[in-house]
Amino acid sequence: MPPTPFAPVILGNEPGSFPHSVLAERHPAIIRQVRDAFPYGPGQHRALDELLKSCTEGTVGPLPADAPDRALWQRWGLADHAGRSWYDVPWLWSESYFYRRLLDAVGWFGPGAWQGVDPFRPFKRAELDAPATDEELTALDALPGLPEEERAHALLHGSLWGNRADLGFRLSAEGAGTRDPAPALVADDSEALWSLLPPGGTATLVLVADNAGRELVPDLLLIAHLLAEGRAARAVLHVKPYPYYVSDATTADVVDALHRLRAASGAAAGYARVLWSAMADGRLTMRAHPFSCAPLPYAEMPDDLRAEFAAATLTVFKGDLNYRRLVGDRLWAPTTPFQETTGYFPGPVAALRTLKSDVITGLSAATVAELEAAEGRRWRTGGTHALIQADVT
Ligand SMILES: O=P(O)(O)OC[C@@]1(O)O[C@H](CO)[C@@H](O)[C@@H]1O
Repeated sequence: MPPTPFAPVILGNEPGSFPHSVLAERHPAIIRQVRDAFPYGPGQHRALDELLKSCTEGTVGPLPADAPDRALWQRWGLADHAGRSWYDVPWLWSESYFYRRLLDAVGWFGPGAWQGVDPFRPFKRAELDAPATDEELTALDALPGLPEEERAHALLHGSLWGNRADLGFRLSAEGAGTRDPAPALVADDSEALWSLLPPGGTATLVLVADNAGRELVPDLLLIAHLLAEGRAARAVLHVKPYPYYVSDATTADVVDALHRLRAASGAAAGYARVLWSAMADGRLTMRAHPFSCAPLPYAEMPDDLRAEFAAATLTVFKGDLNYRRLVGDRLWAPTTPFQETTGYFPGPVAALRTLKSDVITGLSAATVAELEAAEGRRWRTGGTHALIQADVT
């Protein structure tokens, strides 16, 4: 494997930077929103107050002594980062630990009556139940008459642009939830992606999901199409083992999305039937691996996950956070080849992502110059540009 080129790991300690604003503004806003959404008791309010103080002004503290994943987090960096400011440790680490501590504060891990109550569920549900979701499902009725390649293209792009605005992102990005017309992709390796999924083949597709609701629905539609057309013989959907980054999909969110599709009419219900039966006969399975919520890049994945990705025909990573973890949460030169940063990955891999953070690789110098001339630095974080990148070597 060629040596990974050097680029600095992103921290959150530069005032005025995007990562700093996430720690200083987005996290307190998330605490406010969660607090408002549930009739929590005094213990939970106290714990949320403590988290707010700690994550904005304090230092990283330990996990409770009885936390089931304490040893795991110690290995994942807690042993090194405890006692340091949340702003001075890797930004990816700080964000992940924030969500882990938020779940502690509301009693997710139990024991007690609040065990397993997802603090983000009301927001995810509202999105799934929104009229915009109905409109998107009704639009599917235009697909059945089209040639397979056009349907595949439409569903791939539906899944890509479904990532445009996650719920956490909408708290701080003005207008990011709106559906403006999609601009051209800043990188497009979709031909390489399709070359691994020919119709009538034997491919195993792994899709590492990102957000629930209006991103997960088009992800499921894409999977349904690939299975129905034989572009994939088997699909594995990786979701999060616990609520994370506000809208990230868990098993419960997949079940909600499948119910939503099943209750729809027209073409949407047909896709639901494909998915339902593929789950029943094992062609579509779900995984909720602990590493999916790890505060680390995928270069540090455990052996069992590495073996799973190695066995897949193609692994597709959805979304911004998964992209950061796939290529490493570093300030790469934007022209660093994508394939150089994913060289460690044990099999063919692709990313479908809208750009919502500073990390970017694999662009041509001309594209970077054009984006910078038009938008300064905003193109990196505004959620208005997207890419399809693949390393199929
Ligand atoms: O992974 P997703 O849902 O596409 O985006 C996650 C995100 O909202 O969270 C991070 C900041 O907290 C950024 O990487 C990104 O904007």
